[in-house]
Amino acid sequence: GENNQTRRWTLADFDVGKPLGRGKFGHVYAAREKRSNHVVALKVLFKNQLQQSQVEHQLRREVEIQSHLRHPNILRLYGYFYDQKRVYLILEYAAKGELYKELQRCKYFSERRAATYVASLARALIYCHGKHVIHRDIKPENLLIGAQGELKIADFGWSVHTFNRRRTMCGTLDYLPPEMVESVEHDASVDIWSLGVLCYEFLYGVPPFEAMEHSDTYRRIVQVDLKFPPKPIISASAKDLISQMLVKDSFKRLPLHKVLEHPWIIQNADPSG
Ligand SMILES: Nc1ncnc2c1ncn2[C@@H]1O[C@H](COP(=O)(O)OP(=O)(O)OP(=O)(O)O)[C@@H](O)[C@H]1O
Ligand SMILES: O=C(O)c1cc(-c2cccc(F)c2)nc2ccccc12
Ligand SMILES: [Mg+2]
Repeated sequence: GENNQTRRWTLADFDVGKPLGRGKFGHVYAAREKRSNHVVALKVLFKNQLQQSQVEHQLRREVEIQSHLRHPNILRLYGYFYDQKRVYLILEYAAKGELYKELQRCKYFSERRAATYVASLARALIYCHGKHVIHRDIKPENLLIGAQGELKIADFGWSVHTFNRRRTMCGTLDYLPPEMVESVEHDASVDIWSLGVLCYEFLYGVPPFEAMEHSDTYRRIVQVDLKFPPKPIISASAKDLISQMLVKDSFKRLPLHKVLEHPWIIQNADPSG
């Protein structure tokens, strides 16, 4: 069929179904594209809210990036269109919803499940870095689960160039590496740090530098105050991998391809991802 990118979509192309969730700028609905019967997620963003928050240009750039990424662990953006009041993004439908809800339900994941997710994320990030795309915003809220249980990075926070985006708003600091909270220049190795934070949270159910106050989280991050609780009991191999990713000097963090070769990943990750 014709290339999805070039065709001009309209709302009439879809049967809109149940709401899947609420985002900051609008709702996301399940929808079926009429000609292909293909189920998608239709993300509806209100123009006036985008303008008020001055994110219109960021959204355009991120849509441009996202529509060119093709990887099994990155949520596809098939296209977009807009009318008088709204912008609509046509997204791959992630049938099993949000990873963070699954993590809350299970409290924490088994080492096999955690390693499988970490390996999928490492492969997706290697793919992105190969295209000079840095994510900068890897956290459970931005991870969705596909119909076969596979992980999908689902966030428009991509950036081609490194830039310091302060998390002054309510956004959590938990996943930010030292160079970002200290707002110095940062590069692809920020994603290695975030992957280390995620690996810890998959295994323990809480992020490593969590604290009551922002100022305490900030201090724990810049000091790399990494402690492993006695429970749940986690293998030394898992702790070794986490300790090699949560390193203050960004140049000394374990490169993503080495993450995939780490014994804990080799012994625990499901190869199918
Ligand atoms: N492709 C999808 N498939 C299934 N559910 C989705 C999909 N996209 C979003 N959702 C659901 O809708 C909710 C809101 O979507 P999303 O998080 O993308 O909005 P947002 O928070 O405004 O965007 P962002 O996180 O980029 O700021 C998600 O938490 C999720 O439950
Ligand atoms: O009226 C517009 O031309 C418009 C277009 C887009 C837009 C165009 C392509 C991709 C994308 F993600 C967004 N975003 C907007 C946000 C606020 C107000 C107006 C607009
Ligand atoms: Mg969201």
